[in-house]
Amino acid sequence: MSQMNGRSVTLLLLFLLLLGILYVYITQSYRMILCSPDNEETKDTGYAGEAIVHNHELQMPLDDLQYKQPSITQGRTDVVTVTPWLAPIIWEGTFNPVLLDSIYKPKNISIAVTVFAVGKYIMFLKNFLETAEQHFFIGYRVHVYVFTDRPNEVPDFKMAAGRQLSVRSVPSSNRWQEISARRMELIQMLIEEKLYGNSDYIFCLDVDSKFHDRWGTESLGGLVAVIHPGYYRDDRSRFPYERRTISKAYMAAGVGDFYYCGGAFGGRLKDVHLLAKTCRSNFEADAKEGVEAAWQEESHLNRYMWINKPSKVLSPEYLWQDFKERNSEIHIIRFSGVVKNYAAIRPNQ
Ligand SMILES: CC(=O)N[C@H]1[C@@H](OP(=O)(O)OP(=O)(O)OC[C@H]2O[C@@H](n3ccc(=O)[nH]c3=O)[C@H](O)[C@@H]2O)O[C@H](CO)[C@H](O)[C@@H]1O
Ligand SMILES: [Mn+2]
Repeated sequence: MSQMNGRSVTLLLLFLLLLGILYVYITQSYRMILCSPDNEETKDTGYAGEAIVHNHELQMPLDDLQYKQPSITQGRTDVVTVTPWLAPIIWEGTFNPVLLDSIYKPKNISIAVTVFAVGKYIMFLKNFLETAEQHFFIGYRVHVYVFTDRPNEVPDFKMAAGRQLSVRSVPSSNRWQEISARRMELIQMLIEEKLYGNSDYIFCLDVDSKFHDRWGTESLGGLVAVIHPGYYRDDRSRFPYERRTISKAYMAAGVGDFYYCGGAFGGRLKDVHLLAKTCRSNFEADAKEGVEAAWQEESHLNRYMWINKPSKVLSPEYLWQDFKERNSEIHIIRFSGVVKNYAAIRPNQ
């Protein structure tokens, strides 16, 4: 009898041991599934329109953040604030900068800027850089890349903490059209060689312009386009799209959404990389056929943005023109092209 009891106890102990091993095995593999990157819940792609998920350890205490109550029944009614493909259109009064900065500040994002100052356009650089220091992504990490054939003439410039400037030498050209259009190739190369791994977003801006007011986190998105100030009240048949079928920038009559600027665009690195690469290769394919689109890279950008809809659209507040009278829907001018004497500054006409 006692022999029988002894055997049952041993069997029972063995059984419990097996159960224990099974328990440890199951809990460990469950934990591994939770930790695998595909299930990571705090992943943030930063795209406009996607949910913003916080890592609670990093988050600023929202309890202390004071901001105006959002409303879905009151707001701007004089302008359209969303495209038909549901991308936000950014106008003054549609966003809360305090709220937005409380979301982006803890993420420690970094923004690259490209600006070309080739030939006499170097004269615009000082004003561009000085005003960027006052209005462009203040309080964030900003790296400005200046492309020029006159590196010695880049103004000596003291930037705020967290902001830097790099100068890259580029060849000159005796055609302004080529200087303007070659930007796409150089932007593509900069992203590949320098920016991947170092920056989160990029904006590519015309140098003959200056900042007047805030340009900040409200402008961030996957693919960001700016509405051209010259045509936004016009019927699309009047847009200066490339109309010749022989060009890769061709836009048929009766198609198109908006007319976007070549002088300002941006977004996430990979989106802007694809845009720059595509526009460059289409521009080069045209050149092989002896064709140059009506507005060079701006025409190619417009075709690209028609096929690949931007995920965020910036109103003409983000690139006004100084010679234009301000329209009533423009409550703030954030960035504008200065008046210039084309004949005096361009290498050709
Ligand atoms: C406000 C806006 O959307 N402007 C666009 C428009 O005319 P813009 O009259 O604004 O063109 P632009 O003369 O400013 O040239 C575009 C940019 O290329 C650079 N540059 C040009 C010539 C030169 O000799 N040196 C030099 O550095 C410079 O950064 C300049 O800002 O159409 C151009 C088409 O080609 C570009 O798409 C511009 O971005
Ligand atoms: Mn310009």
